[in-house]
Amino acid sequence: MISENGETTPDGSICGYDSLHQLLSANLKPELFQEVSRLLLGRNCGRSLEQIILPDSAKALSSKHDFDLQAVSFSADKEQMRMPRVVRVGLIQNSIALPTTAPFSDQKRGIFDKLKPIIDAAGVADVNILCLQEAWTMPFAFCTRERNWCEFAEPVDGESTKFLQQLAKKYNMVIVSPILERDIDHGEVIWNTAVIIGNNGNIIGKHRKNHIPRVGDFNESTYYMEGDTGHPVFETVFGKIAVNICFGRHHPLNWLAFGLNGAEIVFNPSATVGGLSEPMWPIEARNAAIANSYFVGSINRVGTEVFPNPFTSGDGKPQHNDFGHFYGSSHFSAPDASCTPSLSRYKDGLMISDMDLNLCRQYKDKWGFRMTARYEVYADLLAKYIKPDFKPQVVSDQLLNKNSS
Ligand SMILES: NC(=O)NCCC(=O)O
Repeated sequence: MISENGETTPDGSICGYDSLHQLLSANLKPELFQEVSRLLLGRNCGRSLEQIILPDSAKALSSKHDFDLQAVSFSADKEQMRMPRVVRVGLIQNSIALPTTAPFSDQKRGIFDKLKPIIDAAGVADVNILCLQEAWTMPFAFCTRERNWCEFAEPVDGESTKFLQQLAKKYNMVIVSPILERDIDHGEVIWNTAVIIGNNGNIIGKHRKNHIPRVGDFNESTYYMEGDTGHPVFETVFGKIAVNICFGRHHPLNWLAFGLNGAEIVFNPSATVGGLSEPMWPIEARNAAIANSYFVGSINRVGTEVFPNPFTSGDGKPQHNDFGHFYGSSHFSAPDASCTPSLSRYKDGLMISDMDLNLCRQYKDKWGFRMTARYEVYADLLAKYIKPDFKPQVVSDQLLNKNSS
């Protein structure tokens, strides 16, 4: 992993560190680390993150099954007129369980078996809302453009939902399950969908990914279409949640729309690789949390998935059999600009956080981003922009033309 000449390793990092937090804390003097944390991680701005004491049973599962387990709580001010609304939220990141050459049903079952103890750990730790990673039931095979991977698609009430429904009921936990969906009632069309399973094991609803990448090996448009479900917010017993699936995190209007519909927590289940997006990863979610006064839970898968047949990226470079390293680094961001440390770049993991949802309104009241947003100005601009006769509002220096003539 460590490159001797300091060049980037295949996983996109230059020194094989486990997380940004660990890299900084291991290499900076404590007082410098504190200051860097304040600026980069939003710590100590009058608030700090507290470690959550987890039950031994959760820790035992993490040791036995070798997954990263972290738990920190965000704080909020006490209010006079409202009781705190603290919810415990979990994020799971994982690698695939078997080689991509194994029979598909074995691959899927292997992932179920691998996730079960991690979900159990969330359950015994009293997590209220849990979100899994994008297309968690399968390898991220969209790079290949091969049709056979469509076999992993299943209906909203299919095998993976049934598996999670029992666990949701057992642990009184809302589970967000992002899968490749096959819409049986509409000609078996395929979507990239998050199924929202209620704490009673019921299906509350679904959301289909709005924005589809066309970058690098992310050839997802070969498999499914842009979502048709808008920006739903799901009102659960624990709070109002929404799901901005992966590539949607690059689109501020997508984040905004979930906020306008009243989301208090927006999950961003993802699959992305170090060589492409890692510098963007810690910024985009945190910015969305600040701009929209809600919490964000970011999840990315881990590991390198090698496929049987080589494919190209259409960039003249040699064909290859893998996407690159999925760098994990799942974490939470809060409206007050703070964020948790990230899970490992290499290991499966469960990140748990307690968050008082009152912080959302407290930050709306403090910064007034909704009040100052001037939505009507932007509604007007966008309405004009989508018309064929739109002309950009550019005022040119009159001397520009004179100088060039
Ligand atoms: N799964 C997915 O949308 N990935 C796109 C790459 C990225 O957004 O970093």
